Amino acid sequence: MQSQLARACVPMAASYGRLLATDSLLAVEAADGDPLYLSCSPASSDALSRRPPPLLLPLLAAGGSAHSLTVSCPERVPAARLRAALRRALDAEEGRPLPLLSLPSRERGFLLLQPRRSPAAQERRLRPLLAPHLQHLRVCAYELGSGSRVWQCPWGEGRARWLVEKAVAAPEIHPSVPSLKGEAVFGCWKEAQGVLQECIPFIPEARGVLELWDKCPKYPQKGNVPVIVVEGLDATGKTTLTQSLKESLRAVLLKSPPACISQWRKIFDNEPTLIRRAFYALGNYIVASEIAAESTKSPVVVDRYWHSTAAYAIATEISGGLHNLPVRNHEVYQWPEDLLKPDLVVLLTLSQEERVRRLQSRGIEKTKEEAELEMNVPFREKVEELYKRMENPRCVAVDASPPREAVIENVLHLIKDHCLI
Ligand SMILES: Nc1ncnc2c1ncn2[C@@H]1O[C@H](COP(=O)(O)OP(=O)(O)OP(=O)(O)O)[C@@H](O)[C@H]1O
Ligand SMILES: Nc1ccn([C@@H]2O[C@H](COP(=O)(O)O)[C@@H](O)[C@H]2O)c(=O)n1
Repeated sequence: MQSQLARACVPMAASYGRLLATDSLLAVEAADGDPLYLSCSPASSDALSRRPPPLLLPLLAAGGSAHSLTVSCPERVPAARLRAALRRALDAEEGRPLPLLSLPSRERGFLLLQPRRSPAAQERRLRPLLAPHLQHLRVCAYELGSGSRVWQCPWGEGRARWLVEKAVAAPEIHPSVPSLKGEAVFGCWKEAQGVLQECIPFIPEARGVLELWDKCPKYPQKGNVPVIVVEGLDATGKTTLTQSLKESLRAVLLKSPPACISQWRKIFDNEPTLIRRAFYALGNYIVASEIAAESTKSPVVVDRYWHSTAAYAIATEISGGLHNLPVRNHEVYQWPEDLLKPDLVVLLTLSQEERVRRLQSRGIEKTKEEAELEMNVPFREKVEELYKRMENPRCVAVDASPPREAVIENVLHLIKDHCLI
């Protein structure tokens, strides 16, 4: 008889065709590379494992323990916050909590590997930690059976167990791609507003952002003067360029996120992706209303806007290298239809060596994301590539390595060409 989980797999046929036969698939972010895929299927106790699971088998064979925890809370904001709280609690434990996505349920959580504690000792340690949340968690222990088979044993399900193996094949698309839209990249203001409304009971500052947003016109149009956005990684020269453009064009200089919500930025930066990205997304819509108001009077220059919000969100959510990114022309690269469009988006590009030189000479303390950009090469490559994949409007790349005056001159030429001035 076909199991319930196998039936639930059917809608995923398009993306996970070859894996339909398995009952669940765990995508584990084991390192900075591609996810590791483990399949869990019902099997009789004499079943042979043909594909022993990497990571789990060596750990269990050496006397360590492994547990997976996935959050099954139906409400997305409490679910995201519970995952973040678990991550903090598990980070404080010995061992490594590896981010985990379970398919087809799409529940997220962690695989906790503990090399120095036996399964029983680890369970004694985890029980009190997890007890308050058990109604929203699915916790599984991994046990080593005879013949080097690894079994997934869900807590609270008696003797039920699932044979864990290395998956036959990786899904054709990265497992996080289907949830980007609506969880990390928002296609309209209503989506971002919806997330922040759900945050009010937990994050009082969300109300402040929403009250400011309530006062903004909802579909503002730009005036007849040029609106120029400047994008680029940290220290590529955005501040330098936008200040000069302000003077040369006698423009108003705006910034996303806008000053009126910047006081809450730190709070939202410490929240999980769903909430953090909704904050920046709604910030763009607030900036749009500022652009509309200012562009009736003078040109407007904007330091970061939607391209930054989308590029960083996608790069953070999609692990591994460039090949894991959504394909070109994917819907996550499309400018939201209800967001005021600029006339020109300039992307400042710079070699990594020169960017580091500029970061060092500036001497400001690095943010967590700046440090990530420096250390994590695939992350940086993804952000750079994502800027280039954004569409409608696309970014126009400008080499930021020449001296300041030359960069400004080049951008002024571009503005003349694009904005008919
Ligand atoms: N064309 C240039 N040549 C040499 N140095 C430059 C040039 N443009 C900017 N710089 C210097 O590089 C450093 C970073 O520039 P800037 O602060 O403008 O970058 P940024 O993109 O706004 O950074 P962030 O996003 O982190 O705020 C500064 O010290 C600035 O003076
Ligand atoms: N429109 C924006 C602007 C910023 N972000 C996020 O903030 C980080 C960089 O901000 P800076 O003040 O250092 O320029 C950037 O890495 C994004 O995570 C955003 O999402 N959208």
